[in-house]
Amino acid sequence: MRTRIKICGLTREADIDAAVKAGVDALGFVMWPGSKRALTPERLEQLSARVPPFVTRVGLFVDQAPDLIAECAPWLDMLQFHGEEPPEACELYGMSWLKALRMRDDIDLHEQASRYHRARGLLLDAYRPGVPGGTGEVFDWSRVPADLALPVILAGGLSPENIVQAVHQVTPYGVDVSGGVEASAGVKDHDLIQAFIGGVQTADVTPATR
Ligand SMILES: O=C(O)c1ccccc1N[C@@H]1O[C@H](COP(=O)(O)O)[C@@H](O)[C@H]1O
Repeated sequence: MRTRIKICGLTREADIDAAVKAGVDALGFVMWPGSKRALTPERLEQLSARVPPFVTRVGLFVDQAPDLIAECAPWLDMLQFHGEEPPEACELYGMSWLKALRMRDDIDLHEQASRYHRARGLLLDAYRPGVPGGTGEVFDWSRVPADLALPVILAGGLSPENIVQAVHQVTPYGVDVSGGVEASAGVKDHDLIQAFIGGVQTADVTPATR
C-alpha cells in the first residue's frame, strides 16, 4: 500500500498549489497561536477554499477552546489534536480526528492506542519539554511498534534527506512533515515539497536495504 503524505503548516495559496501538484494527500493548517505557522479562522477559510476535492484539510490544535475549534470546523475535513486533549475532548465535534503523541521516554504506545481507540490514527512526533510539536527533531524510529492497533503517521524532523530511510524502516500508514520542507522558518519551499513527496514515492517502490 502506498504511504500517505501530509504536509503541515501551510500559510500561502501558492504552497497549497505546489503540494497538490506534487501529489500530497493531506494539508495541515496550524490554528495554535504559538506557532510561526499560525492562521486566524478567517485566513483558514481563505486557504481552505484553495484545496481541491479529495485532498484532506487537517486543522491542528493544541489544547484549545471548543468554541475556536467549532468555528474552524466548517473549513476542515479532519482535526489533529497535538496537546494533552483527553479522548472525550477529541470527540466533541462529530469529525474524524488524529491524536498526536510526543515520544517521551516513558510512553506506552499500546496503552495510548487503547485510550484513543476512536482516533483515525496516531501521529507520532518527537518530544521536547515545553514545546508541543513542530520542533524539527527526529526520535528513535525503532521505538515504533509494528503491531499498533491504529494507523501510524510518522512525524518529527522528516525531510527529503531522511524520508526514504524513514519509510523503509517504519513502514507507517502515513508521514507528516513541516519544517523539513521549509527554506526558512515557517516558509514552505516548493522544490523541497517536491523532493519530499518524490522521496516517499521512491521508498514505496524500492526495497529497503539494511
Ligand atoms: O507546526 C507547528 O508549528 C506545530 C506547532 C505545535 C504543534 C505541532 C506543530 N506541528 C506538527 O509537528 C509535527 C512535526 O513537525 P516537523 O516536521 O518536525 O517540523 C508535524 O506533525 C506538524 O504537524
